[in-house]
Amino acid sequence: MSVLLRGVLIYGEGEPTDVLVGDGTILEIGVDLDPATASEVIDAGGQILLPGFVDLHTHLREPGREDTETIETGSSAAALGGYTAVFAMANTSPVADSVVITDHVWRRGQEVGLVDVHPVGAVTAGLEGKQLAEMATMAAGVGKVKMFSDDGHCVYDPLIMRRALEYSSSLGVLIAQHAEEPRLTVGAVAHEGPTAARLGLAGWPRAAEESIVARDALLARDAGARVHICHASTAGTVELVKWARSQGISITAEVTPHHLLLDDSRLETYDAINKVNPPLREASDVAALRKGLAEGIIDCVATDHAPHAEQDKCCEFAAARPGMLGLETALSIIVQTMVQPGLLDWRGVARVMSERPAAIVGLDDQGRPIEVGEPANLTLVDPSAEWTVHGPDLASVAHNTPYESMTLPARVTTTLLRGRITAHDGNVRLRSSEE
Ligand SMILES: NC(=O)N[C@@H](CC(=O)O)C(=O)O
Ligand SMILES: [Zn+2]
Repeated sequence: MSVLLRGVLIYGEGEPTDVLVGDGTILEIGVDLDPATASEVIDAGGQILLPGFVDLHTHLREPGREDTETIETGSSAAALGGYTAVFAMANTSPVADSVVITDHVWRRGQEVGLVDVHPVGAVTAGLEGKQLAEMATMAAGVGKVKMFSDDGHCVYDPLIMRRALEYSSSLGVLIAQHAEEPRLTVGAVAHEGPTAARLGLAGWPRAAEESIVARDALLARDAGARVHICHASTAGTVELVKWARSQGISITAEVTPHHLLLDDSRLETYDAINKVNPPLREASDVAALRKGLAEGIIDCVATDHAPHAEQDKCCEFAAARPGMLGLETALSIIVQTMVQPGLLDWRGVARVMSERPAAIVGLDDQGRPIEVGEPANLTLVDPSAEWTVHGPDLASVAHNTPYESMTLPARVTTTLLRGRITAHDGNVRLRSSEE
């Protein structure tokens, strides 16, 4: 099986070129390559070829909440969104705090075959924050866990966090922190500020995030370890990451598409579709996050794709679960918030969606340069497309998108995983349907 991509703009630069992929790799790059050599030809005139996207923060809900997402439906959403690797968070039921679960997630992802589903292992048993999970066993399993996180919860005990960081450096794995000081967010449902005060919603202060970011930077420094900050949401977090780096501390950070586009003015309607952790902040935070991402202080984009059942989102704001879908809309939101305002070019998109996340977690077959001999993990984007989001049209089981009925720019048209087309023109191609 070989595929010829015709007339693409590699990284959106230069002249239209043909790219031939086969045997999992990029075989040839040149003008007017012979279509007879390929088993499938894709006419992609004017489309932009990027390395396949890597998502460090996805919730796939299997095992336990298959009524909201499965590894298969989440993999479909990922492939349609241009992703070739995703990291599935550990807050499943049962929790992914043992090698039985992490190996299952990896194996099931490979069986589906649309995207590499890397299991994230829990830092603490049951996400309870009390006792370290068996990190070494999970790291040595078939699923080779590369990242550990209690995401959904903060590893708030500084002694446990310190030990986790110490173990992580000897195991060569990454700890990703959901930075939220729980004593400051008791009962909180929205960003603490004038909007929440006016609407009578209990506030989640910026300091709840920032105090943990600062603390963990210092713990990482002392442990000689790396720490990764999940879903940065405040201007202060950007400043703290910048400061920590200036001190030589190994700290990296991600930002979600929703924190780059939406602010707490969305809460006026009390629609719980906008409820998320950390909460949508103020316009000044949105501006600082965009700038931080453009300057490389924030390393990468991660979706925090968080499917929830309708009954958990269509209820009173305080009772609703936090989280929103993100995999299929991420690229379009990045184009709208970063490319169109001139904050990133397409090389920059490759950096924040693919190269940096792959490097942060140490994936050596993803985020690679688009060159002959490299693995063919690739994404084609139509920059002139426009599309209107409809929750039920998305591949996820749940439909909780905050972008319902919005018209977004640019669209992923084709995704290739090791040279095999996994998504094309809005349809996924399951491996099982080819055999
Ligand atoms: N982001 C969210 O609001 N929710 C996530 C958990 C998380 O990422 O913190 C979820 O699992 O639903
Ligand atoms: Zn989180």
